[in-house]
Amino acid sequence: MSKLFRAVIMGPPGSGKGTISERIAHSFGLKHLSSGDFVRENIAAKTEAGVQAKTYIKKGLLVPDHVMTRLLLPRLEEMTKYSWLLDGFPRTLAQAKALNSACDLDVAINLNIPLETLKERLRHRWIHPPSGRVYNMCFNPPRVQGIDDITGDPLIQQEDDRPEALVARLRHYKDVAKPVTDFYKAKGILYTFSDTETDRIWPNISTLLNTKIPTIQSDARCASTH
Ligand SMILES: Nc1ncnc2c1ncn2[C@H]1C[C@H](O)[C@@H](COP(=O)(O)OP(=O)(O)OP(=O)(O)O)O1
Ligand SMILES: Nc1nc2c(ncn2[C@@H]2O[C@H](COP(=O)(O)OP(=O)(O)O)[C@@H](O)[C@H]2O)c(=O)[nH]1
Repeated sequence: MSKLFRAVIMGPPGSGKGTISERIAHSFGLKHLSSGDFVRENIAAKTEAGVQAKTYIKKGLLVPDHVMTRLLLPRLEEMTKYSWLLDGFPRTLAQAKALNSACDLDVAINLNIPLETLKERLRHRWIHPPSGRVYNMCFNPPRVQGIDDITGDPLIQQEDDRPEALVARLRHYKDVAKPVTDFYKAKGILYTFSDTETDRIWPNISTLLNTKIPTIQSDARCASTH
């Protein structure tokens, strides 16, 4: 059987998961699967899981594990031929266990970013909700202030990116993420990166993936010749 590369990226809100996932997808040709994008697609398509998910998101809550796994695992089954990087899932130990029974992960990337940095970044985060595109007024500003580069739609700031809401979100993140990072640590696949700048973290992630990905893909090439 051919061996593909499977990774997850974890970190608190604003830690750079989306930004780094895009770089990984671009540099290593992996598919970037974002749980937030899946949720938004399901809400737009009014699937059963999407309708359920919307009731929680409207209240500013995370989508419950059983809804989330029902929404996500079938999408992963469609990806069996591809190497992928999953961003935003798992967020809880129950999700990590569900994912573990569906596939074997090679790497779990964990972003560890100081609280002050997260607050500062999210203060400047603007998003285009229909596409999930994310901007930062300092780090990667749109071409025209307040306007999405591709569609020309107005950008918005999320309510829960406000500093007051953020502290509660981060506390909650820490509580639920610790068992997940412990789970991956015990499996020997956890790689933690700590810094205040994505541009300083990126070379280290790139080096790690360079050591992991070629080996796996050469296995896949051998397997496919037999
Ligand atoms: N793994 C998950 N478990 C539960 N709910 C989820 C999960 N992934 C996404 N959601 C739901 C709740 C989120 O508020 C919504 C949008 O997700 P996402 O785009 O990852 O944005 P976010 O604002 O929560 O994350 P971040 O600030 O870390 O980028 O979808
Ligand atoms: N100033 C600064 N902003 C960054 C850096 N890395 C990412 N960002 C911005 O910080 C915000 C959060 O990043 P994002 O990738 O959305 O993080 P996620 O919530 O973990 O997916 C976005 O507005 C990014 O453009 C960085 O190194 N410096």
